Amino acid sequence: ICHRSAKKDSIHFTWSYIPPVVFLKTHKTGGSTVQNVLFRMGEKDGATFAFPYYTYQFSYPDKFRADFVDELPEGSSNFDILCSHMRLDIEELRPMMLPNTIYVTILRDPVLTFESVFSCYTSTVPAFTLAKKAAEHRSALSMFLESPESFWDPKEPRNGLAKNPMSFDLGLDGQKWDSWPTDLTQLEETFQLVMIAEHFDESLVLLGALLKLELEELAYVHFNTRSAQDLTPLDDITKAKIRAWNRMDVLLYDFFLHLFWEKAARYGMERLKKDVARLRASTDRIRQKCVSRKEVPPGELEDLLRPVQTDSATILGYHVQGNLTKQDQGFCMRFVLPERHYHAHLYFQQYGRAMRPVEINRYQPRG
Ligand SMILES: Nc1ncnc2c1ncn2[C@@H]1O[C@H](COP(=O)(O)OS(=O)(=O)O)[C@@H](OP(=O)(O)O)[C@H]1O
Repeated sequence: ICHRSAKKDSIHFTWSYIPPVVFLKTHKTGGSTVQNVLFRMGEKDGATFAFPYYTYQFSYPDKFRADFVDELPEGSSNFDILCSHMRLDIEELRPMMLPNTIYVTILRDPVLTFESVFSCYTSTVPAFTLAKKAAEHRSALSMFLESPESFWDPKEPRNGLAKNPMSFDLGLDGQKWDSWPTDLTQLEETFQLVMIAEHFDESLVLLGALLKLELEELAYVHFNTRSAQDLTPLDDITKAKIRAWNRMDVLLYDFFLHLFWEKAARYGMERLKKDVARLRASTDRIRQKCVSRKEVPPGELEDLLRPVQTDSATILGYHVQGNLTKQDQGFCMRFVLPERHYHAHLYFQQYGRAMRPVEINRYQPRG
């Protein structure tokens, strides 16, 4: 894996041979963990980020539009990295980026994704909220899955995540099957890499090869983990109901899982295995250096390191080791810095002003 060169710090090197990157951050799939790697990479390289005009996501759940993106900062000729939440519209997105841009996204087992989406957005997705009200003291998830159609109004824009959330984020219409094969082909042609959360380390190695990252740059901690009491254990019947309700996500995932192993085979399975082992060793080393405690509840975290909480789930964070050199402390803080805070930091660095607050009358799921 060859090294990226600095962009703005050096007049001798440009990173023109390294293509820009779009990471389509789907909900509750491990995307914040990938985003943190990209934030660190971009900050180090002096990359220009395509940030949302308002807040930290592109007017979600509206379909992406070019005018959702903030202006190019002075002195930049193009955006290098775009990795904030959006609902994809590739025709609108493509002209924002250079033609050689690498497109990457991540998918997760649809059953786990849906359980996490339900748990985190019970009070922001109306279909889930209705089910919770109806459930009273029973499990809101099983109430919902008994008759999802009775809680789900497809015309309500905030219900986008209530059915096939990954397909929704990728811009598909979960109701329309007539364009399905074409949609799938278009996604396959768009994304050079679709990472798979269940094979996260293998996915990261492939990402590193695409973006020419060093193994150390790929080290990570899990972001947005929920506390154990918020995880709903799922029996086989519940899993089957989730799969039936999210049929498009199931097919999407199966298709890209298959493609993922084809890509892995092209990389070389033995080589991949070796690189994953090296990645794990270096990640362990860096975690040991940086993290003194993991799975820290929000009440025990300083403001800067506290992830945004949702109304229905507790999101855990990290304590950073004490006694670090100044340089290591800077690295380690970024290594565990929650999405919203890192976003705000980079936005300020890029524009010299604070991120704009939420657009009035917008519906945005939190977290
Ligand atoms: N590396 C890695 N591998 C596998 N799974 C991971 C990883 N990192 C984070 N996670 C799990 O992903 C869930 C959070 O996803 P996101 O970061 O995309 O959430 S968000 O939409 O940005 O709020 C959240 O899942 P749940 O705990 O089930 O909610 C995280 O635990």
